[in-house]
Amino acid sequence: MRAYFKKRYNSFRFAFKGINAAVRSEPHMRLHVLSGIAVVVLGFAFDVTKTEWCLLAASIGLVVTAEIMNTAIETVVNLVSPEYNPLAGKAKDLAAGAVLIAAATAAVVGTIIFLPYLLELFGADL
Ligand SMILES: Nc1ncnc2c1ncn2[C@@H]1O[C@H](COP(=O)(O)OP(=O)(O)OP(=O)(O)O)[C@@H](O)[C@H]1O
Repeated sequence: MRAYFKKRYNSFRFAFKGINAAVRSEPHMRLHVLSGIAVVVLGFAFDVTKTEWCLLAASIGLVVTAEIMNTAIETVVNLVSPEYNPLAGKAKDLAAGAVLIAAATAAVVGTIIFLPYLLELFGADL
């Protein structure tokens, strides 16, 4: 039983180590985290609904997850193919494409949710 909990504890520890490594080594990851914090601040400022919170949380999670997966793929590619190889380039480009799609999706969700609040704040007629 003790060994079971130690294993689970270590799994969490390694996962947090991975998140920490991504934040420390990847400027894009720091940008995503800062954007996520800005979104949470805006969410509180505009007192968004529960459904909107769910969509915003899912969007932030999607982008951060995609960036961490991208970093993992880049790291493995650098390990197995430090020399130029079209397949290595393709793998990195695919991973980067996934991040771009996740970020674009999050931007669309953010715009749909916050634009009406912003227009109302500035007194625009909807
Ligand atoms: N070993 C390689 N062989 C072929 N092309 C590569 C290789 N490494 C990188 N590339 C090409 O160069 C691009 C940039 O690679 P790099 O390793 O700088 O990734 P990056 O996405 O710019 O990293 P970061 O997100 O850390 O800025 C890749 O998307 C790929 O097209």
